Amino acid sequence: MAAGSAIQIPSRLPLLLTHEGVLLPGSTMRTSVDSPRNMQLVRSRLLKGTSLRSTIIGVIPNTSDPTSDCDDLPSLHRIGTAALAVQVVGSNWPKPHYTLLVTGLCRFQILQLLKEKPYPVAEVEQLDRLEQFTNQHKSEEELGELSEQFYKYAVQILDAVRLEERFKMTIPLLVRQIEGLKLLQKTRKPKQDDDKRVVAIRPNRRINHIPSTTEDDEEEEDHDDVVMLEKKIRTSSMSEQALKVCLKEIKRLKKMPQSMPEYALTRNYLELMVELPWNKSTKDRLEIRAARILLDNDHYAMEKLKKRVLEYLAVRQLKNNLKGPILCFVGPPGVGKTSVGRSIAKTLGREFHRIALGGVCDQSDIRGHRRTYVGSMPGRIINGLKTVGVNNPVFLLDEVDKLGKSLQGDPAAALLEVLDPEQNHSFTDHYLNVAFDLSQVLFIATANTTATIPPALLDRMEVIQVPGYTQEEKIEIAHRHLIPKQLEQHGLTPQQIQIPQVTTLDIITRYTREAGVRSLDRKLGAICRAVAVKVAEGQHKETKPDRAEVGEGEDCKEHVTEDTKAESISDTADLALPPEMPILIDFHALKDILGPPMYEMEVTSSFFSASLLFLSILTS
Ligand SMILES: Nc1ncnc2c1ncn2[C@@H]1O[C@H](COP(=O)(O)OP(=O)(O)OP(=O)(O)O)[C@@H](O)[C@H]1O
Repeated sequence: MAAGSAIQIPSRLPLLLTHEGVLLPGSTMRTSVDSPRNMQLVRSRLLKGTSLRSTIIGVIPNTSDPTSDCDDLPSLHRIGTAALAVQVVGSNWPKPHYTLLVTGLCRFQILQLLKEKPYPVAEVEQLDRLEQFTNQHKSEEELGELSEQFYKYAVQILDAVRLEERFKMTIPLLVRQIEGLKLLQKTRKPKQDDDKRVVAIRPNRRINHIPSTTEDDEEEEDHDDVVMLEKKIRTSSMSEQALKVCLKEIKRLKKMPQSMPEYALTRNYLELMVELPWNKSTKDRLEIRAARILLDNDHYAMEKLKKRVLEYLAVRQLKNNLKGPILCFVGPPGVGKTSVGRSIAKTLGREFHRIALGGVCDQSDIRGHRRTYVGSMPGRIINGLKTVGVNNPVFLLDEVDKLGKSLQGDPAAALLEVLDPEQNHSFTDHYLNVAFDLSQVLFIATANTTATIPPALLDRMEVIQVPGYTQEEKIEIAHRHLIPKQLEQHGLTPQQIQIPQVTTLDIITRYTREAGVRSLDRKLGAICRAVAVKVAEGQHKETKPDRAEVGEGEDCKEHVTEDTKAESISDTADLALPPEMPILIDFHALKDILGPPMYEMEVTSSFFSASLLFLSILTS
């Protein structure tokens, strides 16, 4: 192609030999200059020259081995590209070199090499019209860039001076490039971040019934879960404010990649919001007469407490929406405060939930953590509501006198809001960050003493003292409630064990020293366990009478009946016959099972030491 163009390149050009790539007209290339010949060219021509002409150089692909860059000039490629040096960047590390940014102008052909050193200069003939590459349209030459990695092909494109020839060269390369891209697309696994795209594609796949991979199945399941969750949110009866927050969160969740830690947090939050009993409650079935019977059946004595509880329940029956006082049962351990709370729930037909407050010293325990905290959770109140699944349970705040205080805030202060009927209809847990109505919850508190209950909290409650029991009351409680309960728990029947009242009195006076009946209950449990062993052993022997010869057996029976039953409890391993039923628990048996009396011994020993002291005073 004859030059014949308006813009002419200089007829003499310094030549830059490149082996990194092939510069084509219209394209730009960054090349590293480190050979002595090229370095010299850059220094004396580009860095020193001041005219525009001096920035035009000839770039020739160096087809010889780049590593053998010796003094001799390699055989030069016939065709090169005249280029404009746009930028030169120099560096001394790791060795002195330049980085040159060049833009190809047009092809040229070497006519004659004019000089070889310090850098080659040649007389050239322009082959392309310069305008061809300076207009804004993408020229077909740029297609050659696609084949940057194919040095050989690029040189061939450079050599193809005629347009038709050039097209022939580039089209197969283009086809190859497209095939490669297609293959890449096929083999590329869908990234998790592409969730949105997957969501967009999925409906089509369902329609077309294209089988999906396991990974896709999992994603689909998750997607379905989110859809289900959204449905649950929309159909739940949560407050308007909560619904607004949840819809906003689910919108965020849909956009979030599952790998994000926030995804799980948001999902947990939404699941909790759906699970909470916003509008679900049990129907109160309150009948004072039935309540009285139930309370009497469950608890012996406690007349004052039962009377106040019945009054409270009666007012509730008459006035449905009672913003009444919070009852606080105060008394020594084991006097039945918790169990009365449970009975109240039973009489009302409500769910019962106990919140142990002993040792709680962080207000987040009551009010939850903000969701920005790692491992944040809702507080005990919201957790309790989630557990019972209704919004009107009986919450027993156990041991309010043992609330602590710490740098993490005062949990008693958080309880103030919970217990105040004027405020608790819009209780805001930090985790939920929306108000939850607690006005339907019936709160009952228990404490061992009022001395350590914060005054502000105490002021919101009505204190009912539960005194300790007398010995007679304890005996009655044991025989009416504790023993039947223990027998049932140990699989025993009254036909198998007999505990007379004197024995109960012995347990109360000699083995326990308490206002309540918890220790007594434990001792009765120990007796039942020992008897259970005997009964089980006896059953075994009944089915297997191996060495029980009649004469010997009678001896043994005599031994069992004549001697104390205690022996029948403690030392029956060598007995051939089962113990006689019911097994009577008398004082000897008691000693065998529970050991020597604790408090009698204490009295005896102190009496003994006091007598010794008295004697020593007398003799001195
Ligand atoms: N008057 C009673 N009638 C029947 N059982 C009773 C009575 N008083 C206590 N009990 C029984 O004693 C056991 C202990 O009672 P409970 O746990 O309610 O005591 P508490 O006063 O709540 O103790 P704490 O202050 O240690 O929590 C329970 O099994 C309960 O049924």
